[in-house]
Amino acid sequence: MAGTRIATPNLTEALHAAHPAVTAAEKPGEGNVLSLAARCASALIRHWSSTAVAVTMGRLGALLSLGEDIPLIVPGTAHPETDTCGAGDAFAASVALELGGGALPSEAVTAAVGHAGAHVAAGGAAGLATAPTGEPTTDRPTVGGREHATYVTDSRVRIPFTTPSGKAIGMPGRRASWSPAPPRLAEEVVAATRATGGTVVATGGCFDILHLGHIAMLRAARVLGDCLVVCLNSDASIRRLKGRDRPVNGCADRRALLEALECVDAVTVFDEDTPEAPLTALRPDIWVKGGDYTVSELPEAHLLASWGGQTLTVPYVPGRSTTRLIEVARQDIRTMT
Ligand SMILES: Nc1ncnc2c1ncn2[C@@H]1O[C@H](COP(=O)(O)OP(=O)(O)OP(=O)(O)O)[C@@H](O)[C@H]1O
Ligand SMILES: O=P(O)(O)O[C@@H]1O[C@H]([C@H](O)CO)[C@@H](O)[C@H](O)[C@@H]1O
Repeated sequence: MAGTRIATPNLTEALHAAHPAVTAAEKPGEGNVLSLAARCASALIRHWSSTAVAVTMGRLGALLSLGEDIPLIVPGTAHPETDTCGAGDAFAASVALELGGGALPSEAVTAAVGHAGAHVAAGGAAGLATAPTGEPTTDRPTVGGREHATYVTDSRVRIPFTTPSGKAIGMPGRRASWSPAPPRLAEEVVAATRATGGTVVATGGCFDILHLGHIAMLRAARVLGDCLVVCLNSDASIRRLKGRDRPVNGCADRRALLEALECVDAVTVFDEDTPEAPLTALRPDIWVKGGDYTVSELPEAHLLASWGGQTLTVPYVPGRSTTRLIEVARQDIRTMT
């Protein structure tokens, strides 16, 4: 396999191939699957002399290892009981096509997870069946013979989301009214998650002006476990780290915006320059940062490892940063004056 750009075993194949380098006692479904996948991938890079290994894990997506750096996890999307036949082939073919088009391994794996997810969402191998006209079979719901503008589906029923006339049709069981849940303390969320044997995921940052990259990272982090706690830098901490003109948004606003996100279960604020204090207090199982970081820039990875925790990065959304938003805003002001 020497010279292979990216090998794409599923977790069972990776565990089998990495035996006995990876503890045989650990089987998928036991312990932290992501840690197991990372260990298998790292062992297989050496064993196969391949440049990278991407371990596919169904709805958990794929974990990409390039060797010693922090693994990249690209979460998949949960699909109800559908035919996943061919998803692995769709993933591997997509990786090959992306690499052939000049994509980086991280870009190729990110795109391939999306393509494999689309394959499953379309019904897997069964979804490839075509109508006599050669058109893909999609039994989209219709109203008066016309297709709905958009629809929400799950394995049980297709729920029209809006009609062609734009009338939104409510989802069965939707609550008549809505009220915001009060913010929860990080310690409480962690204790409740631990009490049910769940996996605690944490991330950290300044989150000064919330943007799409933040949302993508937070959502990707949340699906890796059973709760997500955000360690948020205080205003004084950000001023020391990013300059006296930062943050643009004060701590209360930054915290409230994060707490309003469905994927965030709790926020804890720290005043130091680095997140060691909240991490030591919470001892998360998984620490997640965006793909703009490498292992050398995350000293806290060693702290996580000290209690068996794992540090992962998730795909970076290009062109999104608070710094860029501030620069664009300043340019706009300059052009207006
Ligand atoms: N475009 C992005 N895609 C994915 N993750 C991101 C992106 N931008 C930031 N993150 C992640 O969000 C967290 C908070 O980062 P941060 O608040 O520094 O964002 P930022 O936009 O880079 O800010 P700044 O421009 O001030 O450095 C970090 O884990 C970081 O890796
Ligand atoms: O928003 P940022 O710049 O990603 O947040 C910083 O991340 C640092 C990183 O975790 C490496 O240690 C951290 O040290 C710093 O306190 C900010 O949270």
